[in-house]
Amino acid sequence: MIEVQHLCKTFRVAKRGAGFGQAVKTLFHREYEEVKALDDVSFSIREGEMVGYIGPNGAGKSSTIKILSGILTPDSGVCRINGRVPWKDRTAHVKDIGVVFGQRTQLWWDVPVIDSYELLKDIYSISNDTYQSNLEELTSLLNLSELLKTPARQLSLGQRMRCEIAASLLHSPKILFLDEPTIGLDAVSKLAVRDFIVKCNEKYHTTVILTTHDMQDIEALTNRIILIGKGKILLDGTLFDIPGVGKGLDQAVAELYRRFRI
Ligand SMILES: Nc1ncnc2c1ncn2[C@@H]1O[C@H](COP(=O)(O)OP(=O)(O)OP(=O)(O)O)[C@@H](O)[C@H]1O
Repeated sequence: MIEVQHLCKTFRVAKRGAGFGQAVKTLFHREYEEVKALDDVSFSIREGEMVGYIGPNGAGKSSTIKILSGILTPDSGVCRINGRVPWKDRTAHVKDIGVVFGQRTQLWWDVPVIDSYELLKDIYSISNDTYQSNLEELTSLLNLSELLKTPARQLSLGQRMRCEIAASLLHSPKILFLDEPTIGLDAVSKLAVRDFIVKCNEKYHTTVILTTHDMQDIEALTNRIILIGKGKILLDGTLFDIPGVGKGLDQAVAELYRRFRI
């Protein structure tokens, strides 16, 4: 269902030295360097799989998720999701996917959450029946009833994340991309979000691709991990394929990063 072959993406960034002198210099002579975010990335994911996409800061996780969700175009390589090329067939593709970027919001900042949901209903052309039943289910499972009338900017991080997850699922997507969905959440909210994702997968067979630095998320949610480092896929297997996992996942993953020098 998700087929990725030989994806490459390089960003061109302006070089900058420190200090005022260097800032003036770059006004007249700008030098660039290339950052290889993705370097020949290939994998495939079957329907209903829950995959943890892990790697250290700057490894290329978000760049991959952006390409899979159609926000970013790769320099080369193939990506097909349900037979579509995400960045070419964006309108059809977005109806099949839900995306949560932990660090960004898809809710309109100044309006009550429920108004954002109504807007998403129109954007995704969700039928009244589907919208009502999804909204009721999400409100009850994620405990949103007190939050729906509040503007997004007045919500705490954990409250907002619960609302974001609901927003990404209103249109019953087949695939859910979660980029650090539990970042900054308290213990209760983390458990609620994890619980909910598992239920979604069990009930609707939703495919979940999760990027996180929280190894408890990985343990709770995924049965397969893909490790990326410096833009390259370094491991694709189960948690038990990580050497020393018996000592604890955090330590085993840290050792793995050191071993691969990433
Ligand atoms: N828009 C951009 N312009 C320039 N460089 C970028 C851009 N987006 C990403 N990069 C660079 O590409 C590399 C991969 O970034 P990416 O955001 O995919 O990493 P990540 O694995 O998600 O990291 P993190 O865990 O810190 O979120 C990094 O070196 C980053 O600086």
